[in-house]
Amino acid sequence: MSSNYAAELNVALLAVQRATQLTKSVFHQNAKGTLNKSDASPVTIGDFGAQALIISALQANFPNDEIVAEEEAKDLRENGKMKDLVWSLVQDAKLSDQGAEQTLGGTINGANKMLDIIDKGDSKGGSSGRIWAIDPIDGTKGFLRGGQYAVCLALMVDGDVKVGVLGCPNLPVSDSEPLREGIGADASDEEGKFGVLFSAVQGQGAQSRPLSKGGLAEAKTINMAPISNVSDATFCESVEAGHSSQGDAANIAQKLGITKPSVRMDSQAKYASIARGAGDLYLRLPVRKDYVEKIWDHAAGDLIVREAGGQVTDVEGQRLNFRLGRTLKENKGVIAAPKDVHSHVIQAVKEVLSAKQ
Ligand SMILES: Nc1ncnc2c1ncn2[C@@H]1O[C@H](COP(=O)(O)O)[C@@H](OP(=O)(O)O)[C@H]1O
Ligand SMILES: [Mg+2]
Ligand SMILES: [Mg+2]
Ligand SMILES: [Mg+2]
Repeated sequence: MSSNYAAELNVALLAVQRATQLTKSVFHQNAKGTLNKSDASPVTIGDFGAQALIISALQANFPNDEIVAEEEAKDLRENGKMKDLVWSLVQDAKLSDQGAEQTLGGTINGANKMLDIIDKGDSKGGSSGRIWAIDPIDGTKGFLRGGQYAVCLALMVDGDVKVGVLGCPNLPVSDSEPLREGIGADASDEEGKFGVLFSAVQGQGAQSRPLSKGGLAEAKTINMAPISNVSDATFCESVEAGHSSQGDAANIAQKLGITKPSVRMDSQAKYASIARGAGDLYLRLPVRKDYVEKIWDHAAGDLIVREAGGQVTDVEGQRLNFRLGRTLKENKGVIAAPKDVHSHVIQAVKEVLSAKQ
């Protein structure tokens, strides 16, 4: 297999594009089939459908690769009505470009086969071989609110992220649009102005292209914005106060001399936004000591930001370690910033967090 990952990138882009179109169609339905998982977080028919579509595309192209995906089919096996809803979504989700559909490997052979496909995302992960990480909808709470969300896919080889793709249906197509809150699904109906696919391959830079309903649109290179003084930075953080400490972020910003208010958005759209220069910093500060971050919440964004000229670490300044299984058990929080100011930001993070103890 070639080492420039061209085939992997092409399949990943098309698979994410198709799955993102599926999630958009769910958003426009009244019933999103929301269930609460055992950790009290939501999952919808859009999450299940997107996961089924992405895994089936990966299996058609790379049958020997392992897959770590967020969702499992258990709830659908126990709920025939939801299973049927997801199955009809999956059957309807087709890109209008025949070549693209051919690349993605044809239709799934029935609803029960679809459940088995969803459950193929149960790899334990680890430090060897080819492993894909899938978050079929990252920011499910944002998705339900009509805010930002992202369909996320990354390929790790021997624990290193090689390919990352993010489908962000509610971000503006223009890389120079200023970062602001409250751009969401209402805006995304303005034809052609919203919906972006972001991607990166290790050593090859990062790109953005408009999300399409058919084949892939033309891509542009993206870069983080040059920043001479960190006090001029715009930083982004979670909408959900339970996911990231907004109080700690405000104290860190103050220490850095930042006066602009934070931009709150759900999902890995934060990584994508800073990678394209629409914002500068992404701060994710642990709320609970016992929470462990999941690899599918970070793998694609980590590569896209680093390939756009950024650095991504935890709050201690350690790189995110994707080799340890399904979680980032050796990391706490995430700090992403342009390379030349990252250590300065980490210094402020350490001062604020150590003052709390
Ligand atoms: N206590 C917690 N701390 C940090 N992240 C959490 C969390 N509880 C859930 N999450 C994760 O936060 C993700 C959303 O991130 P953000 O706040 O940046 O939008 C969720 O992804 P899903 O929506 O895919 O479940 C979930 O995995
Ligand atoms: Mg979830
Ligand atoms: Mg997620
Ligand atoms: Mg998710």
